[in-house]
Amino acid sequence: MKPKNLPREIYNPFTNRTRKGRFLLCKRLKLRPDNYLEEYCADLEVINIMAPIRPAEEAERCPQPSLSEEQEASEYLVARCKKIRTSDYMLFSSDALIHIASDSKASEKYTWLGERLRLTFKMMRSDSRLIRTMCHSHGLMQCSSKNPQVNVIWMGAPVKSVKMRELMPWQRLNQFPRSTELTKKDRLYENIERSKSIFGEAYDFIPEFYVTPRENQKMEIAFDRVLKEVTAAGGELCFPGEFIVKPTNSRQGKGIFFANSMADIPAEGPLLVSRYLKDPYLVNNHKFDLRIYVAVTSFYPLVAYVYSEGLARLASRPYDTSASSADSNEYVHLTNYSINKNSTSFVRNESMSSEDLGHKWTLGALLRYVENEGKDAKLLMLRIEDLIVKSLLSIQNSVATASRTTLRFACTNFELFGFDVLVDQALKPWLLEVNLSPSLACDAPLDSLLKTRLIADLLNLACVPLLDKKIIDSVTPALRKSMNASQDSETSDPDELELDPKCAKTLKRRPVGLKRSVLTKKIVSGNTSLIPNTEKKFDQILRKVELEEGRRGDFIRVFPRNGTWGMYSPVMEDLGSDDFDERLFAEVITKKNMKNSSEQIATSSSSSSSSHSTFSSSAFSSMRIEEVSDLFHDVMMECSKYPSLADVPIEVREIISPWYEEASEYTKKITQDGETYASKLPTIRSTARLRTKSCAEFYEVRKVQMAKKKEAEAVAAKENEPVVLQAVAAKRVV
Ligand SMILES: Nc1ncnc2c1ncn2[C@@H]1O[C@H](COP(=O)(O)OP(=O)(O)OP(=O)(O)O)[C@@H](O)[C@H]1O
Repeated sequence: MKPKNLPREIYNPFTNRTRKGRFLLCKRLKLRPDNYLEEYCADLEVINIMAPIRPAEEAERCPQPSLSEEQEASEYLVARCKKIRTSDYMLFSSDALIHIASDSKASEKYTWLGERLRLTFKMMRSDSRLIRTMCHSHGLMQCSSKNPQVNVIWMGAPVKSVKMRELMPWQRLNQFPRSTELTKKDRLYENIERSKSIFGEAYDFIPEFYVTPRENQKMEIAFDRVLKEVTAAGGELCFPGEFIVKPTNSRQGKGIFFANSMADIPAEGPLLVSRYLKDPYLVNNHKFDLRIYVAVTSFYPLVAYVYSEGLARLASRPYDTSASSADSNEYVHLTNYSINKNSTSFVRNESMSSEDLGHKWTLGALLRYVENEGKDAKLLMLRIEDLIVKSLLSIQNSVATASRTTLRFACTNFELFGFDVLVDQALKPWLLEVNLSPSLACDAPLDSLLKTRLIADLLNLACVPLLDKKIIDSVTPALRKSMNASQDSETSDPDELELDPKCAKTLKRRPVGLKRSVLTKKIVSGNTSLIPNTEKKFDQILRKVELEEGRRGDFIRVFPRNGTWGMYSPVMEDLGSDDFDERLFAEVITKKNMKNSSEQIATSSSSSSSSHSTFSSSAFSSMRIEEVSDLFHDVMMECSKYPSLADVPIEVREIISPWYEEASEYTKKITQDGETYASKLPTIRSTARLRTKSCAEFYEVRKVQMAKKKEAEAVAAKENEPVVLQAVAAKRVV
């Protein structure tokens, strides 16, 4: 029998160090955080954003618990109060998934904090097992989709802007308003085309395209032109077609076909008809496309990250543009996993020891293959980063405008995009499409490994505040009032802000250790507006960007970074006098550079050969920045002219060299020799599957419905069997 009062190991979730805590200590810990939360509330500006980030002098004022038998707990809390800024936000780790299936003791170090603070999540129009498993593994409770008071909202489809208006500062939603401008095929192409018409060839990374039926006339002319061009060159029209046709809002390769003339185009639309890129770069004679994961934590100013791990999806049959391959067209010319998995030649990558087995490879494996062929894979990745940044810039204005009216608070939104990129023979990347909620299915061991890390890093970037539900409940009514008031704002007097009776009651029975005066002063009197103004929002974004730097995991920040303002500002739209992008660059990059160089000077002041900074080279100063920018975009677009870094003019090479170095991250292996990895997602222990009552009921109903549906399908299949066989037999006879 298990002896009573058996010591239990408690882990500090932020250091991963085992804490030799006991039940007693655990209890203490449960009380102590209220001290911490008191501090939290003392910084009630927090309510305007997220968690507090304390200036140094304020940290000094943190309560210093006296040294006692719970010294460890105290030290831990003091450390948190003083300097561990990241600890004000939930830390997600893919390691948490290792224990969630069985060992409750081992998983506690990941779940206790989420459970203690009663953090919650909900999923709408998405049933991603990975998201659910990740959240449960960190002690988050799942709520029904109707519950408005959750910490993390995961949406699988576009969210209405009214819903976004209700977001609270501590909530996190995986979507920005109007991001469909990027994820709807026709809108994406039109936005990039618009940017191209303004800024020229810098935006030349999508194939020629037309949207039916509104551009039928233009398309007809294009079909004629292509035919003339091909016959004039003495060739034949490409097989399977000079154009590829896709429904504008379909996925997984559904409804795709090829066309050579207007007669091939059906009247009903809308369809995106784009030029078929018939010279793809081949891997072992197979066509492939790349799935690149991109996280955006702010659109204005733009803050974008590219994940260093991605996927390469190979077609299951060798590439062939002769008509003889007609019967297996889709397995030759389309690279979607959802299509090729049905091919008899498709080979699954079931092994963890190899990243380049079968028809799904890691991005790193693909790049290493390219390098082995003597090509510059890292420069290819810089070009991919460039097309990602430009795609995001092409919709920046739309998203920024929508955000101004839709989002009350800064930092509540983040988004993960799946960029599909095709690489041609000249190693030029072409953007095919951008996925709104890229598949998080874990069909192969590689998927599980890559995607669990991806989601953990993504949620870390989102910075989910560690705010106790008691606090949230206390402040929500006042905040809601303030939000409503702000609609007819300027005229209203914030001092008239009354505390909701429910809120007042909560404050009377205030959470342990929570000073009422603090709340009263800051919220009840309402002496400052609870809705941040634009300037305040900018400050909050700035602080979050700094914070993200320590939480980005395997994400590489591609915008802003050293040199981006100079290179991209000439191809960016003017979004008004705020100049957020420029200001963010100045704060995050220029200041850091100045600090670094002054440190360098200080350390190497005695040395005569001073190291030259990126910005002080003679080559750079001999050209105007606009000229360097033009040259940079030329380098990014003209792949045959600049096939490797050595071919890039020195002025541009100086700027992109640090990016190039960072691009080594993409070519790394994601597995380690001798390590074993889980081949699929764990089944969450039922005790760890925390759900609210209504959510549990919903899942019960769904379970019954699914069982019934399966049963009905089985019955129908049985009944139809003879009919199908008959039909097959009849077909054979014919
Ligand atoms: N212009 C093109 N030239 C060459 N091949 C193309 C082109 N457009 C698409 N393809 C091929 O067709 C496949 C499907 O295209 P696309 O990704 O746009 O469709 P989808 O149905 O949205 O796929 P998913 O949503 O699964 O990524 C691509 O993976 C690529 O192999």
